[in-house]
Amino acid sequence: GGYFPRESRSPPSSLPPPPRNSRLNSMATEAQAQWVLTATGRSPTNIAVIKYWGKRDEALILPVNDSISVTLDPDHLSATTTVAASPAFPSDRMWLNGKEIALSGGRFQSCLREIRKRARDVEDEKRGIKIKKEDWEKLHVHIASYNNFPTAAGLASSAAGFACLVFTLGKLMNVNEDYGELSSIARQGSGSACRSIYGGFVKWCMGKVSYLLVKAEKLNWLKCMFFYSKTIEFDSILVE
Ligand SMILES: Nc1ncnc2c1ncn2[C@@H]1O[C@H](COP(=O)(O)OP(=O)(O)OP(=O)(O)O)[C@@H](O)[C@H]1O
Ligand SMILES: C[C@@](O)(CCOP(=O)(O)OP(=O)(O)O)CC(=O)O
Repeated sequence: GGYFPRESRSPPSSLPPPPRNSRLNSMATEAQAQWVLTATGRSPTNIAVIKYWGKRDEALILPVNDSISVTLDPDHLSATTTVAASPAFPSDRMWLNGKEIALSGGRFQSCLREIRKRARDVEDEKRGIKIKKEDWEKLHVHIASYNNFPTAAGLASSAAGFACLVFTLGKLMNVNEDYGELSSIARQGSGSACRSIYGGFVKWCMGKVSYLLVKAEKLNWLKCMFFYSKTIEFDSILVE
């Protein structure tokens, strides 16, 4: 469906020169050190109709209440992120809307760490690229992301941005986790990001995993209102 994050792998447009003393000797010969592997993804933002207010765990970003959001059309509000890995990159770096930003914050570091942990072997026979699972710990990434709407202006760019970052890094590193797991990682970037991994109407449960309740295109607004009231009833029955 059009609401889900999209991805593609593409060849690099230009190759940076290899470093003189690559620390990745075990992994790459001089010829191999020329390569850049990239993946691109796009994720929509989401707006809460029942909001998430407050955290019971600040580091893991676990909320004090359930929330429900509607996923917006990615043509109107989305983040598009390209991630690239190369033995030529000496450190992880990121550019947001064309301007370099620091990746040193705990939220970015959590997402990078959790995705790297789950990385798997990647092989591109045609280009002679072979990355072993354990190589991903040493291999650095460059990330470039653009939002097609104002950043940090109350429209949940962090939701689209972290969902897109986690999803796209996962594609690059051949991560084979389900959406629930990716959502839990995106949540550590920004709480509301866990809902942007899905499409349609999404309920983020207080627990660790959020999940898709129902896809928007299957509903009309009248039915949606009915659906919300049923959801709330159902939850309060569960709470009792
Ligand atoms: N495309 C992106 N990729 C990665 N991170 C992003 C992206 N866009 C925004 N961010 C991160 O989210 C931060 C902005 O989040 P912030 O919560 O301040 O604003 P918002 O999410 O746009 O608005 P609000 O939370 O009020 O709805 C940025 O400083 C950056 O760290
Ligand atoms: C108020 C909200 O609209 C957004 C605030 O959540 P964020 O996800 O931006 O906050 P952090 O988890 O601290 O990154 C509530 C919602 O449910 O979207």
